[in-house]
Amino acid sequence: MTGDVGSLPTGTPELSTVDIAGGRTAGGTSRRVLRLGTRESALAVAQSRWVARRLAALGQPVELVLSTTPGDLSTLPVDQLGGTGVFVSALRERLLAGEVDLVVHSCKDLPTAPAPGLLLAAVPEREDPRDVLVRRADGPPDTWPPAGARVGTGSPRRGAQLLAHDPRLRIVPLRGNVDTRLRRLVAGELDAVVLARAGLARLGRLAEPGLAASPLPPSVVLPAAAQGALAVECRADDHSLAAVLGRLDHPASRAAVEAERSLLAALDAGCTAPVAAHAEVDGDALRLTGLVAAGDGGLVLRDTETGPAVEAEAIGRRLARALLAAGARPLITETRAAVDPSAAPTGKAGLA
Ligand SMILES: NCc1[nH]cc(CCC(=O)O)c1CC(=O)O
Repeated sequence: MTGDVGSLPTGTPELSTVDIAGGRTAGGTSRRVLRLGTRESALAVAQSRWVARRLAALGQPVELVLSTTPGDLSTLPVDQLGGTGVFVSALRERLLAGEVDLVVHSCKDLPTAPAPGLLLAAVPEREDPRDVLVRRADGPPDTWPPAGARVGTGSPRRGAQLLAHDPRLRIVPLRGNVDTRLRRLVAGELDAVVLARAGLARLGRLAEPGLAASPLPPSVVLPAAAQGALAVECRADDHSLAAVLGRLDHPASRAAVEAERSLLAALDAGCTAPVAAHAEVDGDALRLTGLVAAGDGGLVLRDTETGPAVEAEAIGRRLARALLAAGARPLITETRAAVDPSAAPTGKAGLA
């Protein structure tokens, strides 16, 4: 069998397997072929293949097992889909049931609550965590969008920070996969969309003809906690696999992600709250910046804590205390109530 996951037939059954590099079982290695469970979205498959290739390079054969999750079947706003983790829970169930051996998540989509029976076996080296502002290449790409520009994003974090930086922008609610979002830009319905740079990079769409992507500096739009990082999970009792997967772990990326997620957990903020976190690790030192905003960008609380990277989680908790002391709590809860999923995409600070 050849192993091009990109050439999958459409309408695949709920579970199907595809060999990828190293997936040879006869006459090859005696190791078991690992089954890597993945959602069917282009981004999920690209991320999973990236991990699979790295394992194959270590001599560990892997096959991808495609799984449909509820989050992929719906275009409802994400906060109506059953809360944080809708994208990960179906895969985790397959993992716990032994149907697959490992799963790869976008780390920023992982709920902060611990997953009983599962182990975060690796956080591979993180991609650039910044957001990018994507526009059609026929416009002026390196200038800030003009007053009234329609900027598509379904993320309160992005919407609030963009409005805080420039209240003249019109934030238009936008959901769907990367392809859907870019199509609405190309169709002229929007003047710009905000996406994670890492997602575009993994899809090979950063330098797409007709589109221009400019990174948003963290001073303008601070990224989501764990953005740009992957999380490789296995069952907690699968010790031999944990040891193999551990070879993909990148300690500095893991420390950064731990600090950012610890902040999120201590703030008790779900994925729809306008909360951002960005850690930088320099040798043994970690510097964590966190931000909580009002949905309309009218108020932004931002603070930074530093400390030894080995104390990543404590740094996150300390920063949460500082932000809560500065008044973060009402911003987190009020915005949760104020996000109106039925709001028509007609601008007027759609996320406020
Ligand atoms: N919320 C969806 C999501 N989850 C992970 C990524 C890709 C980037 C990443 O792994 O951080 C994206 C798309 C986006 O935010 O543009």
